[in-house]
Parts: sequence; structure tokens; C-alpha cells
Amino acid sequence: MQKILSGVQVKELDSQHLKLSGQSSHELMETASKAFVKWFLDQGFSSDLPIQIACGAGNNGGDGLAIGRLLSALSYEVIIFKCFDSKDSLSEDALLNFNKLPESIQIVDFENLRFVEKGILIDAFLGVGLKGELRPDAIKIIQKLNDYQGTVISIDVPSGLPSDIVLKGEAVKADFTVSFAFPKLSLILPEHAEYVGELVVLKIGLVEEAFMDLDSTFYYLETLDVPPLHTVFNRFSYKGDMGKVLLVGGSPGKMGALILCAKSALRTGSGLVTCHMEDSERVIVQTAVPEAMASWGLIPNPEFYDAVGIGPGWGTENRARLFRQFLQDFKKPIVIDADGLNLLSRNPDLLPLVPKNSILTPHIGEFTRLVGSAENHLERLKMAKGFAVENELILVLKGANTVISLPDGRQVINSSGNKYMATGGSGDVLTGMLTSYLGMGYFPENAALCGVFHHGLAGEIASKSKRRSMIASDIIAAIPETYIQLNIS
Ligand SMILES: NC(=O)C1=CN([C@@H]2O[C@H](COP(=O)(O)OP(=O)(O)OC[C@H]3O[C@@H](n4cnc5c(N)ncnc54)[C@H](O)[C@@H]3O)[C@@H](O)[C@H]2O)[C@@H](O)CC1
Ligand SMILES: Nc1ncnc2c1ncn2[C@@H]1O[C@H](COP(=O)(O)OP(=O)(O)O)[C@@H](O)[C@H]1O
Ligand SMILES: [K+]
Repeated sequence: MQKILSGVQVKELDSQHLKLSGQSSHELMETASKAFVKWFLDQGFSSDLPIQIACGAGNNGGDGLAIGRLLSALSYEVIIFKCFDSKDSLSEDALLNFNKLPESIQIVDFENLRFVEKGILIDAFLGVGLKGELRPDAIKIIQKLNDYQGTVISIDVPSGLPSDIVLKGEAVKADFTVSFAFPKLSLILPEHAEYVGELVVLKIGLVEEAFMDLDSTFYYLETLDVPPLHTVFNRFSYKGDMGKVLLVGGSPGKMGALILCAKSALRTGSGLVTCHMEDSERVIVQTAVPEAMASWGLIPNPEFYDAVGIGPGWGTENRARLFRQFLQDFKKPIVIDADGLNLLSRNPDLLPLVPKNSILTPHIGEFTRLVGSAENHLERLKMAKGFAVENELILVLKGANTVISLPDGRQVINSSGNKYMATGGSGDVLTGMLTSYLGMGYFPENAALCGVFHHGLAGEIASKSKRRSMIASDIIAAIPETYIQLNIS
């Protein structure tokens, strides 16, 4: 998995990479700019209007200048807005690219800037080299850039946004942020949603060894990381190998949560799924999911099951005793969601009974009840890490860019998923997937990573044709396609 480094570490990373690869810094800038242009062309933006590029004096501006030259060579009309005083203030590579600009590109001093409205503005003013608070002249530039009415694309980070802390002042509000190598930590904080817009991360061929000596506990989970985490089943596998899972949840009026969870576990690959609920509700489950079995009353013989998921739609009234009894009987890692988490919040004495390496899946509200309230998401991530380490549990903090905190202190940020997944029941689908992987014998860490990634990918696939019409059942229907796309048998 790709380490996520701080803005300060990026300089060190660059020099390590240049040393190990033999590439020059100018070539690296060219690679990054070409990666951007390739992405840009794939988006199919209209080529009728000029591309306006606001360039600063550092290497972020250098990227902007190189991109301008590359787009101009593809017959785009390009206008460069100079957000720096003179050529003397340019970084070495920015100057090199400034001197390579063809005559056909218009260069306009920032004071004389007049936007061509409704087109595209590329923000290459400030990147990870931003230090301290913005200088007054930079604030003015950012305010002016934010007056633009068309599409804004920020390079690496929206200008003004610090790369790894929460923003205090002004920053560019982008529609897209195209970051290089890994997402800078601040790009995944919900506080910055209106600045970052859609997040895109492009590979620029940095050699892996360059990351080795740079410390970070944050990692980025991407498509290529996932196939090796999966268990391969052989042709003699039988349904017992695929896991016998028990899902405990549902209550009158909330049976849908358990049904979604059961369908999701089956689609993920579980061999046998049993739903445990109140006697009065079992007909609903048996009708809705004929592939699942039903159980009610006390949980008979918990040891029979390979994995258990507990909580979706369960309610909290009169559940604590059953939960305690179950935790005393069942010693393998489990998945706890929704009301299972609420029960833990209300009965903290249950927490030490939760088997080590169990997976807890709170959204921010459940997290606040369970772990405490945080001033901002960065502080929340710190608390999540502390909770996972202290209790030897895996904490999946759900949201855009779900963060998986592992008992050894690593925190893995998921790259898959999108806003269309913000729909009732999508968390229940995740619980079914996670429990299914545990049931198939996956190490809990791999179950968490695979479950979260495939869930997000299924959301992406389903939303292609559904957009805001997507419902949780659509995510379940897209699970098979995730295996096809990742070539998992
Ligand atoms: N490995 C990577 O990630 C690569 C990074 N590249 C680019 O290089 C950028 C980093 O370049 P640099 O290190 O030159 O830094 P930047 O270009 O991000 O920032 C430096 C500029 O910001 C100004 N500045 C700093 N603090 C300020 C403040 N408080 N108020 C106003 N202005 C301020 C400086 O005067 C300087 O002009 C990245 O963001 C990325 O765009 C690419 O060129 C290639 C590879
Ligand atoms: N904006 C978003 N971008 C990506 N994923 C999202 C977004 N909003 C929600 N999700 C995902 O959808 C799921 C919602 O779960 P949850 O909040 O428990 O919903 P519910 O209780 O309705 O099932 C989580 O896995 C979360 O990561
Ligand atoms: K920028």
C-alpha cells in the first residue's frame, strides 16, 4: 500500500526518487504534467474555450507551465496568469518551463487578469510548498480565483490548503483536485470537501524504495493492493469452506437492515448464512432471502459459526443481556455495526469482552458515542488510532474515504466509493461483506480491507447508471462485477 506522506516529506521523497531513479527533477515534473494532461483529455472537457492556468513561482506553478505547453501542443488555446513578480522569483524547474512556453500562449500579469467565463481554470498557484499563513498578496490571488464561475481544477492541492492540517484561512474552491502519487492528508478531511471537489490521484512512477525511510502511519488503499489480499479457493472447495456466518439484527420495522446484510454476505461469497432475529419477524427474512436460514430466541451453539456480524437494525432495548452472553461464548473476531456499537457505547463494560481483532464499523455519529467527540476530523483520526491500538480492534470509520485503523497503529484510507453511497442501508451491506470475508477465513485485517474496498467499488459500479437514484440493493447487485473487474475467482 502507498504511504501517505506529509507535505514536508514530499521534498525528501523527491530527492530520494531522483537519486534512485536517475531521473532529473525536470523530467519528474514533465511526467507529472503528462499524467495530468492524460487525465484531462480523458474527461472530455469542451475544447472550445481557452484553458486558463494560474501559475505560482514554485514547482506547483512549474507543473502549470508544463501543462500549458503540453495542452497548447494539442491545439488548445492556453492563457497563463502570472501569479509571481518576475522570472527571477521562479524555482529552477518552473523557470525552465517558463522559457519553454511557445509564443502562441498568452501570458497575462495577474493584475490585468480577465477571466474567460464558463471555461476551465487550472489552479497551479501553490502546492505542498505552502509554509505558514498565506501572505496578503496570496490571499488576494486566491480570492480572485474563487470569483471564477467555470470549472476549477487544482493541481496537487487547492492553493492555500495546507497539505496535512485543517485549513484556517482561505483556499481555492476546486471542482477537481488532481494530486500526484498519493492524496495529501488534508484532501480526505470532510472539512475540506468544498475546497477539494472530486479527488483524483495520479501515479507518477515514483520508485517504491524512495518511500522506505520516510515514516508515516497513513496508507492509501488502491485497486492494485486488493487482489493479493484475497484467499484463492480450489476446485474441491465446498460450501463449508466459503464460511458459515451468523447475522444478528433486525427488529420490528427495521428488518430491511438484516435482509440487506444477509443478501450482501451471500453475494460476497458466504456458503451458509443464518439470520438471528425475533421470532415474530422470521417470515419476513425467509420470504425476502430464501437462501438464508433463520434462527430466533437464544443463539444456539455460537461455536458452529465461522463468523458473526451483529447490530444492523437490531435496536438496543433488552439486547444487552443477549449481547453479553454472546460475547462470553464466542471467541473469534466478529463484526459490530449500528446498534451493536450503540450497545457498546451504553455498556462500556462490554468492550473488554469483544474478541481481539474484531471489526467495528461506526459512522461519525456512532464513533462520537463510542469513542468521544473531536474538534475536527484530524483529531478524530488520532482518537480512532488510539482506540484501535488500546483495544486491539479494527475500527472502520465510515464516510467518503473510509479510514481503517488497525491494532498496530497503521491507518488505511480507502480510495473507492462515491457520494451516491450516502443512502439508507449501504452500511448494512458493508457489514454483510465484512462478515462474509471473516467467515471465509480471511485474516481480520484483510477482511476489513477487502470488504471496505469492494463495497466502495460496488458503489462506483452501481452508480454509473444510477447516480442519485442508487439504493443499497443496487450496491449488492454490483458486488459480482467487483470480482470480475479485479479478476478474483
Ligand atoms: N513528488 C511530487 O509530488 C512532485 C511534485 N511536483 C509539484 O511540486 C509542488 C511542490 O513544489 P514546491 O516545493 O516548489 O512548492 P510550491 O510550488 O507548492 O510552493 C512554493 C511557492 O509558494 C510560495 N509560498 C510558500 N508559502 C507561502 C505563503 N505562506 N504565502 C504565500 N506564498 C507562499 C513560495 O514563495 C513559492 O513561490 C507540488 O505541489 C507539485 O505540484 C511536481 O512537479 C512533480 C513531482
Ligand atoms: N459521500 C460518500 N462517499 C463515499 N462513501 C460514502 C459516502 N457516504 C456514505 N458512504 C459509505 O456508505 C456507507 C454508509 O453507511 P452508514 O452510514 O452506516 O449508512 P446506513 O446506516 O444507512 O447503512 C459507508 O460504508 C460509507 O463509507
Ligand atoms: K494548486
